[in-house]
Amino acid sequence: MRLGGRLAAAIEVLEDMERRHRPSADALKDWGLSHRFAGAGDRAAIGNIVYDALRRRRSAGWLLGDAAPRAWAFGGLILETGRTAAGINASLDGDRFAPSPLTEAEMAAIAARDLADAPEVVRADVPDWCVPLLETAFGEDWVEEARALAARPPLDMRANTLLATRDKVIGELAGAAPAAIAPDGIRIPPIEGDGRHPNVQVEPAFQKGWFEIQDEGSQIAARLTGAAPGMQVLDLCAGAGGKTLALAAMMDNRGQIFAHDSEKARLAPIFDRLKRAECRNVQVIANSTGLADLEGRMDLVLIDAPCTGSGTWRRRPDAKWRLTERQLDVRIAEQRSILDNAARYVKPGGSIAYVTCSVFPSENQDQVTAFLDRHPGFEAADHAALWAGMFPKHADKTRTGEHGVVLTPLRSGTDGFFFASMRRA
Ligand SMILES: C[S@@+](CC[C@H](N)C(=O)[O-])C[C@H]1O[C@@H](n2cnc3c(N)ncnc32)[C@H](O)[C@@H]1O
Repeated sequence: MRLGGRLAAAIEVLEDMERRHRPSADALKDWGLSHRFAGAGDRAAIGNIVYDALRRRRSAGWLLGDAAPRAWAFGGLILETGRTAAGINASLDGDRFAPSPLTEAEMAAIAARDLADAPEVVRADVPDWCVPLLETAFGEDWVEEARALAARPPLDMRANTLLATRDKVIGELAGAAPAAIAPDGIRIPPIEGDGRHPNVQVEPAFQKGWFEIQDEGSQIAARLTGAAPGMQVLDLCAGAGGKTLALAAMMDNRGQIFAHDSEKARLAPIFDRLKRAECRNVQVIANSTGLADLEGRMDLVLIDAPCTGSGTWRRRPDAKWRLTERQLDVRIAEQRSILDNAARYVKPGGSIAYVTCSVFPSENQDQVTAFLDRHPGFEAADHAALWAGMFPKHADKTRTGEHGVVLTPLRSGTDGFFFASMRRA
């Protein structure tokens, strides 16, 4: 397929998402199933156009003076691939599968507009209702922080130290290098132009369990828990087990991790993952009745909480536009209830590690403050000391406050994450 066909396909996918209010992954998958002639390269290129359009939806629409999928796709191409409007039209010329080219009015709008003059919310590429939340989180840096959340993400992996070293894994993966902060982190930088990331899951090293795909922010959050060999750990929201596996490696397979999730189906992938990574100190507890024996016994309870995922907008840009204030409220209520539930499993001297992949204070610091008010037997860790002790060379890479550590694409080059530790006296 040439650019025109790919662009037309991307617009079709974006229109389908809008019409049927569905996630990009579903719309892209359906497009692939009904267009089997398209090869892997075409699908990746179409995916790139769709994801760039969603990340930069607002600025792309502003550039063309139109808020419709076609404008997002053309605008995204201009903003993210360095193509010019004239260059795109030249590529579409004579391509019968291409969408109609940019009109004279659109060309004039693009030529006359400089994104630097756009309103802040346009440059930030976020919905209006998120602005006060981002302002509270980041103060005067909120636009820059939001812009970094609208950039293309890297591909991050974690070397599984139960089976390999980071250097050994890097030796197997073209384009990979050590991540900046996480000691076992490996990074392939964000794609450029029309490129695509390699499918690392087909690598023999992946099949042998030498590494997992995991954002560096998630790896850092796991590190900050301080999980160590011999501990009794409850991973209360274990899901597919990304953090469970990281904890098992930190514990060198010694001690015990109990992995639970209220949705049994979400735990399904964990069994194969544990096997491949040779994690031998994990018990999966699918039913909450199985947790009763753990009350008052845990050194560490990890809450990798259900959240809005606002820190992962680089990877899931459709979520940015689908998220509602009502969903945020639902998540906040769930987080509060999970925190209260977690307290019962912590032994004296043990702690709760509370993690979200959101940057909204109402899901993060505010939850910690409210939890500490409700549970006077717990006290917040000294997060500045925790960060400085664990990552002394990276003092400037986080927004660490009294009630937690905040990681962001702008500061730490990771997805947005929040981490807080609360110790039972
Ligand atoms: C952020 S995801 C977990 C991701 C996982 N820890 C990982 O690293 O791959 C949050 C999980 O919390 C689970 N969850 C939601 N409410 C819960 C509750 N009340 N108790 C336990 N788990 C819950 C969800 O089913 C979801 O799998």
